[in-house]
Amino acid sequence: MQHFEQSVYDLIVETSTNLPGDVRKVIQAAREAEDRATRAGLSLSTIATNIEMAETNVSPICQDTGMPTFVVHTPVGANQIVMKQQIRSAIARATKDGKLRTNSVDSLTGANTGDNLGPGTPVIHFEQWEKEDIDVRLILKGGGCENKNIQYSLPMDIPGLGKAGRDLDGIRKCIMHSVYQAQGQGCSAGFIGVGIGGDRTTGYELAKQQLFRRTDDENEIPELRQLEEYVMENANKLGIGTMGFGGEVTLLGCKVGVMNRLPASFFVSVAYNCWAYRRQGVLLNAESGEIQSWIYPSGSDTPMKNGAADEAAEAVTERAERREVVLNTPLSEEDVRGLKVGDIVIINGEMHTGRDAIHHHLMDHDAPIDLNGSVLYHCGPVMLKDEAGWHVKAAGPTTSIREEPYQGDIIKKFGIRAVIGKGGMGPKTLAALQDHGAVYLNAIGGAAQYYAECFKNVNGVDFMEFGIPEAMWHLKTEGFAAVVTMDAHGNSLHAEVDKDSFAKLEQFKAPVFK
Ligand SMILES: O=C(O)C[C@H](O)C(=O)O
Ligand code: SF4
Repeated sequence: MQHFEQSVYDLIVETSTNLPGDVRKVIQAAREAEDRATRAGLSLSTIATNIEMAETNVSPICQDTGMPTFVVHTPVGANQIVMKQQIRSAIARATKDGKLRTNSVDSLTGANTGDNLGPGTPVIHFEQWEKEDIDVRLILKGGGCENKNIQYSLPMDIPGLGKAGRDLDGIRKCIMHSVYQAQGQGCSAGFIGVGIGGDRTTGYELAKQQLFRRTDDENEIPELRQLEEYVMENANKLGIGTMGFGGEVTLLGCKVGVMNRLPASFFVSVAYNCWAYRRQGVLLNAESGEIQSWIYPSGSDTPMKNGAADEAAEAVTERAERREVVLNTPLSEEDVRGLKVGDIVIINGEMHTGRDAIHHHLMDHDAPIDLNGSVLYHCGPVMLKDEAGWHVKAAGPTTSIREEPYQGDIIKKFGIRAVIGKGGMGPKTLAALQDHGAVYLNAIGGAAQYYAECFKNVNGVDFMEFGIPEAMWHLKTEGFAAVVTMDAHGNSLHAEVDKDSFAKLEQFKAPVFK
């Protein structure tokens, strides 16, 4: 087992940086289905570019490298204690090398362990099997999409869909609703794993296990295959689209599994995975620990770009279809009041990151720097330090809605003029944008390599005591593009898409499976 640790390290790097071929194919198909000139189409192009960049840079596809979850099958007699130790060291090494973000945080104190090791992290499930090899699979599922997981307890009344009973049709309603409730916040277009039955814990486990299936496999249970096909056909009619911008493609995959339940319980558990669907696996020689084969198709065999002609065509449509406004920080009130939903804004100058810990802190403390006219980026980057200083390795947006309780007050208190994030914010923030004169810009969730390139220098950092993802990084920025989705005139694209998709959801009320 001399090579076991190295093999696990290679698996981690591959999973974090190279989206598998079966996932890429589905994203390619979504690009074909979506009109390229729309916001959703352009977002899918950015996503495709980002996937390629991550592979080339051998850097994380998304800055949130998620909860590392391993499922390991071993022959009888293999030493699982040693394997666990070696998986843990491989995780720590991949973190040190910037392939994983420091993502393990003490739930009570907020302290980041710095190496992705801690109570409950990483997650490792062992199973014995009768085969001779070791099968190690890994999924890196980020926090934003994890927050959109949902569990239903049947029978119940489902908003928009009415009564859902303990039958296939009730399950259908749960699944349709689960896609609706995620909106763009889990970085749609997404994949769902569904677990029918079990208890609350095993139901979610079953749902997550479905995400280890290949995107192109077929369910062996005929009713479930039918259900999967129904969902794939109809969830896309909700019109939520990539990033919740509205569009043809909302769901990229649906896999349903079933297990027994207790007579009193009937859970339908849904694990929502963003487009950055990072899972891979290796088959190892049980003697040496060397990799014999990879389990899912390699991303490198499925390039995302269609070539130069395609890019040129895209550039032309982009220019024709959208209003582009270049702004230099600090922004004035006039700058932002002139913007409206749909505009593309290109930011140059300094911007500052700030997410959960900072919003909480700023409510009753001063800011370490003058934030008047500033651009605040909801982002927890992957950073690496060398002799020359800090470098941004991956830096896409995080889900903004978590800051809803604070954002409006913070905008007013510090004179912030633009907030960048993803998934949109609620009525309180919208009112503050209007009162104060500020905008909300939606960046493409998960496009962490694409945005990292816009940061030309790390000018400084505050609140390092909150850990790397939660610190406030001051970044020299060039050409950061994002869409205005909430403006200073009371308009919110997110509220609109939510309303429209709810109306569409209501059309799925009538029974389908008898
Ligand atoms: O933690 C992050 O950087 C992003 C998170 O996965 C999210 O989707 O909000
Ligand atoms: S930012 Fe988006 S793509 Fe990245 S882990 Fe979160 S949900 Fe997934």
